[in-house]
Amino acid sequence: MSSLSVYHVSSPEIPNKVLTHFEDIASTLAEKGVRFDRWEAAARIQPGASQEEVIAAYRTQIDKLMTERGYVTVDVISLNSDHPQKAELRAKFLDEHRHGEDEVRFFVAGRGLFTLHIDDYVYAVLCEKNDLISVPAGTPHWFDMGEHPHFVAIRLFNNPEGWVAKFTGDDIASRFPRLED
Ligand SMILES: CSCCC(=O)/C(O)=C/O
Ligand SMILES: [Fe+2]
Ligand code: NI
Repeated sequence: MSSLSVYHVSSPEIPNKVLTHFEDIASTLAEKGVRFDRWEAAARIQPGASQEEVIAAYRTQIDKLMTERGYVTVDVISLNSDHPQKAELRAKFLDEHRHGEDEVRFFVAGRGLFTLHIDDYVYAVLCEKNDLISVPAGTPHWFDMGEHPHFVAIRLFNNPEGWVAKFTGDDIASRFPRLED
């Protein structure tokens, strides 16, 4: 079940609130400029499926997002716990970073934990299959796929280079909960 846990930066052990209803999650995040939507991910895709397979299965939804929002690049992260580089891939996203563009991710299988640092609050968004999240450009955040990754996410970018991140150097991510698996 998707969820949103909201913490004060000073209390990583105890969330101020935990929301599990889609409308509550979406409206709380919308107040901070974060889009949280639910799109049906009807094609059965297994974590580990190839980028080509995933893009072909979700061509309609990808085209809709690209046309509506002007995204120019798409790629896929598709991982299961057999992946030989899973520890390196997990580590890549675990530290707080920003992007110069919105972070748009459509989960078509499995789950992952996005954590956003907005002013004095931390928003941990557990995204699952069918969730579409768009984090505004410049928002400090990190992502945990867990020790045993199991997810497929379609990523859309509005620059031709794809994934470009600037790490903040803040160790805040190490104090907040990781994805339990
Ligand atoms: C869920 S997609 C992989 C993570 C990623 O692209 C990113 O930028 C995390 O912050
Ligand atoms: Fe990111
Ligand atoms: Ni699964």
